[in-house]
Amino acid sequence: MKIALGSDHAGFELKEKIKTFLEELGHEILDLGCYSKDSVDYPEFGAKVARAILNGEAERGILICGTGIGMSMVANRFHGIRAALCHELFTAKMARLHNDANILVLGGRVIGDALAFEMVKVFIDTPFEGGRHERRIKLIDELTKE
Ligand SMILES: O=C(CO)[C@H](O)[C@H](O)[C@H](O)COP(=O)(O)O
Repeated sequence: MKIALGSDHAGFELKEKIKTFLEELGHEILDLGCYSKDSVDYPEFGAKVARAILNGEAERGILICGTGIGMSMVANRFHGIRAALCHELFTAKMARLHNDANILVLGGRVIGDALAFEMVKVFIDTPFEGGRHERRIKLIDELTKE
């Protein structure tokens, strides 16, 4: 699967580890930055990953900042993006099963590496259940049209 990654400085180290983890699983990575621990502004990277999903450059995205809150706010402003901020496995799985989330958001200052890897794997491997959830996802787009 082609997966876009983005982080700010607070998520940089975890992004690098997730990149290696996903590459070892055979996924293709589009790393949209940032590329060092130097302080940057998270909205720029959240927007880059959201746009990459919407224009078909990647199938899924992973965004990481300190808490994950700022990245979720940015990504979910983009129509068609369903970004899920997750801190544990159940939510990461349900974000795919029920919400067809296309971006997983993590807090690099909140969770440890092992949990992050588990959540990433569940997020990538879990399919969307469809059915009644399809109708609800369509409603999100319909009700938030400009
Ligand atoms: O979620 C965030 C922004 O809402 C992030 O946690 C940022 O990474 C954080 O705000 C960065 O803080 P810093 O003091 O500039 O490192």
